[in-house]
Amino acid sequence: MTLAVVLDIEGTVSPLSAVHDVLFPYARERLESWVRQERPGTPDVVDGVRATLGGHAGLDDVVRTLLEWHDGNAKHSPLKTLHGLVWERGFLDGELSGVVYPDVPPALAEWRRRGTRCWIYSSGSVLAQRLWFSRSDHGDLRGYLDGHFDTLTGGPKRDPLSYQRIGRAIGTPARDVRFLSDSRAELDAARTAGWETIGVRRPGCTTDFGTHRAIADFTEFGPAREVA
Ligand SMILES: CSCCC(=O)C(=O)COP(=O)(O)O
Ligand SMILES: [Mg+2]
Repeated sequence: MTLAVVLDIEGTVSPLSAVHDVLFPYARERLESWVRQERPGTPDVVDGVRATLGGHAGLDDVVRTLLEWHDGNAKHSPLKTLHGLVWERGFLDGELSGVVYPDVPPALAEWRRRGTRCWIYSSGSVLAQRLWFSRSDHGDLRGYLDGHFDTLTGGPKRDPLSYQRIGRAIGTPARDVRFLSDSRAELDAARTAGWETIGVRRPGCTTDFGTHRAIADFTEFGPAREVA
């Protein structure tokens, strides 16, 4: 039997602060000028926001909406797409880098060694995820990953249908998928889809995981014991 592991990023693989205190301010500072200058990729983002606002909203309304979404930590796909586009420059210039907890790379390596497949499912765009893992503080980790899902390719993270969709895409029966996240709502949705769920309680995490099993870090999710 080949098990599959699906990992959330923020609060699970990586500290919340690395996203909220570094990536988000970087994007906030550049978001408006990026859209107004019609930098690459922005027409699709603007169309995506207009689809929400209804038809012919002006650019001022689009920018204001994106800033409101950003400030409210909304997970809407057009905003997350724009984040990825803005961050790309920072990663390529070496201003930004991915941050992962130190227990993560050894776990990824062990799963890879055993043939356990591993996917990432984050609200961050697939582009942002690839940048994050390719330029991490533990080196290029992409070789340990089988692929990525975001809210465009997977769907909203609190919707059980998203987990069913991802399960079909990775070709793994629900009972064989292990999902690790710091979010109770995400774990509930994954469980509804039949996945086995594991809450990850990193330092500062106050989530009530309810009946979901909880671990402090990936050393407690022993690949040797649980992911054959
Ligand atoms: C490094 S990818 C960007 C992270 C991000 O934008 C985000 O919203 C994190 O969401 P997650 O689903 O990983 O909690
Ligand atoms: Mg999270």
